[in-house]
Amino acid sequence: MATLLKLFPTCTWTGRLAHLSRKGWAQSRSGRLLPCFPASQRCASTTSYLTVEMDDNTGVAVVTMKSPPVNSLSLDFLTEFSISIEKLEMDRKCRGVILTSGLPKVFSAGLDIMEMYGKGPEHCAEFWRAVQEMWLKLYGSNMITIAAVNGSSPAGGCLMAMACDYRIMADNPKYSIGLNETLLGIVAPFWFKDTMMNTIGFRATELALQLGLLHNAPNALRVGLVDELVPEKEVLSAASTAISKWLAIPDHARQITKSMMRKPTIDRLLSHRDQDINNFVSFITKDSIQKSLQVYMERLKQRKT
Ligand SMILES: CC/C=C\C/C=C\CCCC/C=C/C(=O)SCCNC(=O)CCNC(=O)[C@H](O)C(C)(C)COP(=O)(O)OP(=O)(O)OC[C@H]1O[C@@H](n2cnc3c(N)ncnc32)[C@H](O)[C@@H]1OP(=O)(O)O
Repeated sequence: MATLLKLFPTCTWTGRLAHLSRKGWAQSRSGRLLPCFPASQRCASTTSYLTVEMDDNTGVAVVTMKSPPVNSLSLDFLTEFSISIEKLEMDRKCRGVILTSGLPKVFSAGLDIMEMYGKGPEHCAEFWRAVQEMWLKLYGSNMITIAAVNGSSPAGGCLMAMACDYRIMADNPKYSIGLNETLLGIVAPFWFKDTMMNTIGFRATELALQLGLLHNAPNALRVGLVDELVPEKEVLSAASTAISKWLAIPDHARQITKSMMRKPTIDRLLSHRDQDINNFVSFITKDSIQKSLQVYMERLKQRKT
């Protein structure tokens, strides 16, 4: 068992682990003793904010976000997220990802406002690059990506869900999803806007962005922001059912098609990446914008009292 943990320090293997400590070892060509797992073995790795459970049998990884209280996207969270997606991308066994939340009522509260409030230009630039990276990794993924939206998902949380190939949301009218940036006195950048336009079309995006609309679950389905509503307890199982349909499509054909659809939007950010960071930094560090963020955060906290 100790050898097993040494070989896979970041992985906890579920299933018949004790059994493997005695049986189930195979010798490699170089003579090393390697564990030999049954076909249905699952591997779970946990980082500070994420749990990644890979099922070798299906080729599907479930990525569960767990950064209390609301899965806000801090610099550290985003960094971990991008690394985890990159690792799965490089894992030849992994063909699909289900992204979900391990917290009640919230998928993700979007960008961590405290990363944009009272911070200097260098920090803001580093933070924004991490936001771009998260979107580039997810929107440009070769894997099948399904968002199992089991709670509210404003702003950056909505961006994350939209970056996936398919969205299943809990049928709870209390949960909402949308790009509500204007309500904070800030502006959704062009690639947030493009992602939404690619998802729900020009007119619906124009309305949603200007009004900062947060759609409740039934409205989100009506405008096409999500693809399915299911009872809250069934979000994850519905995502598994949905992904099995996608897995039946040959990867190379699906991947080329996905790239054909998404590449122009991705290239637009890639060719303006530094300019986009500069725009963000000069916009977010303005006194008037900082004031808007402060007022918004105060209102958020006052809702409780
Ligand atoms: C020209 C243009 C050029 C360039 C572009 C420039 C810049 C702009 C681009 C910026 C794009 C921004 C994207 C974003 O994602 S901004 C974030 C938007 N998010 C929100 O508005 C969500 C706010 N939160 C909520 O609505 C609720 O918290 C939520 C998610 C519905 C959950 O509700 P509930 O369960 O009741 O939880 P609480 O509200 O009580 O929250 C608990 C706790 O968390 C704090 N919190 C909530 N959201 C955030 C957040 N996004 N960041 C940081 N902290 C957050 C909240 O204040 C509470 O804290 P407390 O200390 O009181 O416990």
